[in-house]
Amino acid sequence: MSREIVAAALTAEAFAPFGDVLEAAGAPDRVINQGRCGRWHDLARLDIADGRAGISLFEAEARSLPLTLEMMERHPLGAQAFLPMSDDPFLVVVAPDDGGAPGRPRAFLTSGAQGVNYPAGTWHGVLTPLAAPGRFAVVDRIGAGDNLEEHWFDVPWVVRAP
Ligand SMILES: NC(=O)N[C@@H](O)C(=O)O
Ligand code: NI
Repeated sequence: MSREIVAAALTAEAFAPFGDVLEAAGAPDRVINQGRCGRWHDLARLDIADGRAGISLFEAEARSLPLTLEMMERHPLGAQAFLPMSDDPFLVVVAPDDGGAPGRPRAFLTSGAQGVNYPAGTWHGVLTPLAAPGRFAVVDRIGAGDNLEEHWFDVPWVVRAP
């Protein structure tokens, strides 16, 4: 079996089995602030166990494709959402759970105007910008306990551009 994955354009439909896509798509759900602001409402559910949701800022090193994917991780106690602070596309890699390990990964390229939310327990690659400065607002669980499970592949995957 090939250990190569070809990235696809991120869409809410394709990503639905894994999590939520956050984007201001179509007409806003609500118009607020005296008609001067559109609100795309409640786009993602933040399931947080035994703790609270917090907002942090990440600045991650930019990577390039093809990318060697050696590890995936998941957070059993809470969701994790990544909201870009630039309009650069970034790489999103997710996988189904296969008996406690990631199954075949799926790779997506964001449009530059999309964020993602991984529900608790979703296997994902770590934050992977494709352009500097790689700055993101990250909403995830703040709390005690071990909320990080890593899986290192015996044989890495290679993620390629479409
Ligand atoms: N470790 C951390 O805060 N970030 C990772 O969870 C990640 O998904 O990038
Ligand atoms: Ni994570």
